[in-house]
Amino acid sequence: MKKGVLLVNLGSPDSPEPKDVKKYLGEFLMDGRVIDLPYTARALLVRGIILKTRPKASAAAYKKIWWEEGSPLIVLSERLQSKIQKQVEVPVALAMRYGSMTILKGLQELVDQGVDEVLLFPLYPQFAMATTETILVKAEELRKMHFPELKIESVPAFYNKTDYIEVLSNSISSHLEGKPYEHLLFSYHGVPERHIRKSDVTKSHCKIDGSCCATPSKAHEFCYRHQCLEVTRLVAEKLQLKEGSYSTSFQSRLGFDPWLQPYTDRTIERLGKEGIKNMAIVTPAFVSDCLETLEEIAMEGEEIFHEMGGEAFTTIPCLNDDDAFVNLLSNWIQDWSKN
Ligand SMILES: C=CC1=C(C)c2cc3[nH]c(cc4nc(cc5[nH]c(cc1n2)c(C)c5CCC(=O)O)C(CCC(=O)O)=C4C)c(C)c3C=C
Ligand SMILES: [Fe+2]
Ligand SMILES: [Fe+2]
Repeated sequence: MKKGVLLVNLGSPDSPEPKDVKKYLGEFLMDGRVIDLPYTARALLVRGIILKTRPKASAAAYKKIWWEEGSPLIVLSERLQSKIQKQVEVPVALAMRYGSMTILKGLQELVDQGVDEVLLFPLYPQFAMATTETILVKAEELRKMHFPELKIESVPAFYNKTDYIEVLSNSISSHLEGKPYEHLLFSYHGVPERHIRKSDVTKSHCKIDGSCCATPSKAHEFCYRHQCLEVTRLVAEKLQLKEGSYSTSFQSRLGFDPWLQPYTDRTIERLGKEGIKNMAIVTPAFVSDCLETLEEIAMEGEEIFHEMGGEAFTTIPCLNDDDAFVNLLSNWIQDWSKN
């Protein structure tokens, strides 16, 4: 059998113009694993409300971070793919769950090279219904419809792998070298609390009460909150961070449902109000820098901090195409391809 790899990230609009942003958000938010309402209610909310107002505001935000080569998330994912391809023998393709670089095109690219066994690699350290699960489901749908003979295996969430924690910790410490900080905030993309309960295979463990995620359970294989808290705990242990000098928060909430807390914007506000002058922020739910890190954190987050009296605000870049991260993913791919 000939093996190949499909890296999959979230995706971006084709351009930062409102019409492209609207098309992209329409596809993204109509995914029942992102907005998990019954179809009619989802369509009413997305098409009747969100898409009437949000594309203009989102387009303005995208314009602030857009690069000459395109969307940072796509460009950085392409750089990652091309560096990995130089290190491994099997073909490596790249796709996005939403937008023009579809999973169908990615699978086709591999099949055209004679691949009949694919390693599907969602570029997310933590499992979430709105990220990993929707990629797995989409790929399986496409396999059944277009490539029934293709074998697809997937890479599970890698949030607690020792070598990943080491690469992430080293990246954090190297970006903070010579930058004294009083507080390091680990900010993860949020999800509605309901998503955590839906992904709980035990149907009883996740109470989102602060302690369930620290109590061993088989629910944790699919518990986004547990996996985020574990990344913070493991990095803090590795870097020997002092209790109280770091914390976890969740960003990018949308709508009026309760999302995972504490919220990042309110946490930054609180830290500023409490007299913290130097803070750093790292965003380990994202492998590639994107709208949510470059605009919401590095621009808006910094502004909130300064308004509250804060002085130095250091945003640590995502792992992007860092050599250590490229080596890590290449090693995992090599191990799989040799088996
Ligand atoms: C109901 C909405 C959303 C859920 C649930 C959600 C989960 C989720 N998203 C990411 C990663 C990214 N999200 C990005 C942008 C983005 N996310 C939502 C909504 C939900 N995300 C929206 C509406 C947007 C678009 C921007 C905006 O209008 O604010 C991005 C950036 C994409 C880019 O082009 O740069 C990423 C990456 C994760 C990891 C996650 C759950 C864990
Ligand atoms: Fe998102
Ligand atoms: Fe949990």
